[in-house]
Amino acid sequence: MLNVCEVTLIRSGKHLLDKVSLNIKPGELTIILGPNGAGKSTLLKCCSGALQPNSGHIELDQKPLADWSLADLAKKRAVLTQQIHMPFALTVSEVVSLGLAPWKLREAEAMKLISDTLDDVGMGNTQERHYASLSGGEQQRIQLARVLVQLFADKASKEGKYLLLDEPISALDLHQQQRVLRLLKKLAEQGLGVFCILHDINLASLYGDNLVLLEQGKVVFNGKPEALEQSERIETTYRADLIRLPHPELGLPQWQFRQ
Ligand SMILES: Nc1ncnc2c1ncn2[C@@H]1O[C@H](COP(=O)(O)OP(=O)(O)OP(=O)(O)O)[C@@H](O)[C@H]1O
Repeated sequence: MLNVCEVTLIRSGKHLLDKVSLNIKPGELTIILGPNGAGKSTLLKCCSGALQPNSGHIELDQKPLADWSLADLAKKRAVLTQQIHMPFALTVSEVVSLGLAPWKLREAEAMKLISDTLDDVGMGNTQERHYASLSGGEQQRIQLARVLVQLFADKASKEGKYLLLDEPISALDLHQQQRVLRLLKKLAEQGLGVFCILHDINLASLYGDNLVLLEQGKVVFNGKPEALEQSERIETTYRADLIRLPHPELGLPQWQFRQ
């Protein structure tokens, strides 16, 4: 389990995270929501080890994050941040293979894994394309493939590994959003712990096992989507004028804009 306990992070005198506690459990897709500037990316950076909290602690499988070596951490969890600069002219295959750096795979094995993972994200047969020539949504799926191979390279098991994703579907069309969210759900069912930041509350409600809502650095909701059925929490936190309706097939809460 990835255990975040009372984490506070202060920058320039401002509490970006204020006593945040949550658990990312293997086998669950946990979706982090919240308005712009709520602290979602900051929380992901703390969970990945990129930022050190001022107080509180984060443990990965009951061991403080700071005690993990970088090499072991890279085999245990993969992180997809929002902005990724690729300064070199790389092919798709070369970009995805960056995810294999922590592992020693034979070339044929690596090529098969890259090819299968590109299929998973709907980018099959693009290995030789120049990454820079791809559209924004295509590049986003290649970056997702890069972090997936980082975890898939361990053939033993996906169980007990963690994916930390910052808005992985922000540039994707409807078909690709559904494909990626179904994939993440399937991976969670196979034992992965997934921490995924999203802006779309309707998709979060449909696919998330757990939702964590941040507002000004604080957790204001942590629970199953069903628990939002009778709650005004989404409306008040986002300060948006919304209509709440149940999903016609699943009954899960969904929101629509009032004009
Ligand atoms: N080093 C820093 N010093 C001061 N403020 C910072 C610093 N880094 C981030 N912030 C502020 O912290 C807040 C949280 O930023 P963060 O990127 O975590 O938000 P977010 O919830 O991911 O937002 P978005 O939905 O817009 O991506 C923002 O108001 C940001 O401007």
